[in-house]
Amino acid sequence: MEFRKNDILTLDIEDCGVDGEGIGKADGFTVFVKDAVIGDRIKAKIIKAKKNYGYGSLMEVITPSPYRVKPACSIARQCGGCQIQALSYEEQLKFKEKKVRGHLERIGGFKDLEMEPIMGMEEPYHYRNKAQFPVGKNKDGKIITGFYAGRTHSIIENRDCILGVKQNKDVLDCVIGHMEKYHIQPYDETTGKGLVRHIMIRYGFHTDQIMVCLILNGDKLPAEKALVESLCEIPGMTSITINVNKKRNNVILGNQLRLLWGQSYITDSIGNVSYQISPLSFFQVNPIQTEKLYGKALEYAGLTGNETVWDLYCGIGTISLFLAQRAKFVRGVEIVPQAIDNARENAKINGIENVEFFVGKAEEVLPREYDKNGIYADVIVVDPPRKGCDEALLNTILKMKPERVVYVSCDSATLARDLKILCAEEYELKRVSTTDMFPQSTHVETVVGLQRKDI
Ligand SMILES: C[S@@+](CC[C@H](N)C(=O)[O-])C[C@H]1O[C@@H](n2cnc3c(N)ncnc32)[C@H](O)[C@@H]1O
Repeated sequence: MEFRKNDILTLDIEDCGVDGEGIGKADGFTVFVKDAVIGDRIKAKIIKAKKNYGYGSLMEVITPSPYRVKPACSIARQCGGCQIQALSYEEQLKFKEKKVRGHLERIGGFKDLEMEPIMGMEEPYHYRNKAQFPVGKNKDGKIITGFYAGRTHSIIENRDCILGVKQNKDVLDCVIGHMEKYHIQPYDETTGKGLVRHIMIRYGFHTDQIMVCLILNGDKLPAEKALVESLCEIPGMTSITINVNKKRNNVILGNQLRLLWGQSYITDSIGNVSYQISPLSFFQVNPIQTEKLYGKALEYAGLTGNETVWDLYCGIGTISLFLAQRAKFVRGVEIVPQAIDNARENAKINGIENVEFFVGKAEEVLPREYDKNGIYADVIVVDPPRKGCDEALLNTILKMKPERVVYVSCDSATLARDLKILCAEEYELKRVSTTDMFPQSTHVETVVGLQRKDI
């Protein structure tokens, strides 16, 4: 039977898609429904129809699934930040394991995989140490901040997200209050006019230090001194900066930074290593789970103290410094120069001397150092962004033939694609573990350990 837009169907939700949407079938026609939970019987309206499948919007939950829970956040359905808050946490973890397994099997071609049990959180809220809040206006012209609704740029007002720290609200109240007082306009992406684009906040879980970075479509904020004074009343305020981004694009941060008050970084720690983190640097957002994740990376690296290691996509040297405590020498590569400044400083403040950091693209630095300078590796660790590793990098790894490769991934689809190349002949997939770094969302972090085959 053929279905059309606006048709209303009753569906039993039998599966869950990679973005957390419920999947049901009617006469062989597959329907993906956002906010429907596996086990629900629902009524859905078709919003887009193709020949054999379509997308529906959830109209009514006729019979709720035993896995359905009341979301802890009252705006969970509108807000794009969380996708699966209506699913019990236990089922969220099962969904994530299944997602990784599915990608490794379908894309990577790995069958009958043994995966270690997923590492979840005891308290899966208030875990984020960083948030970036867009600023805009509602239809009454009031300045608002919060999060974008799923797949749109319309802001759902929320200053008190349950995934973030409670200090976020104090900072947002302060900045929005300042904008109202001095009639400062939020940036409007349709006209390119207005000043304040985003408010970025970082919090050190172990140090209670707070960083505020205002992203502006301009160089200066009116009455900067007054804002600094009121922000400094928030306990823990450590760093206040302005980031300039005048480009009409969706990228949040520009390259230009100006310190308004305090230090240009905050400090936090993971395990026994302290890290300085600047506004432009990547730092894992869930510090509790990061310790578990890095523990796995270290375990899979199998270090005895004699190994030479490359840590590619090293950010501020977080994994490099973890590894350096058990390796002979570690070299890190990262594209963001400020992150490498942090990495070098981090090595210094931790008294770690057996490390060296390179600024550049991993796919360019690694072949250059190997071909020209003959620097080899016993172990290579990669932790790329979602798009995964560049093919040139994978080919260099195959040429260098390290004993072990540890791949830390935030996107199991690109992980599976890259593993297919690495494991075509030379490497064997030995260990796989998953960590829930982002409870209530569909994201999951994976660490795999590869061992070179004797061929
Ligand atoms: C997922 S983060 C991992 C950072 C670090 N390993 C950590 O755990 O904090 C990926 C990092 O890769 C960097 N990056 C992106 N493309 C890169 C490239 N082609 N070469 C080197 N680094 C890159 C990003 O700036 C970011 O710091």
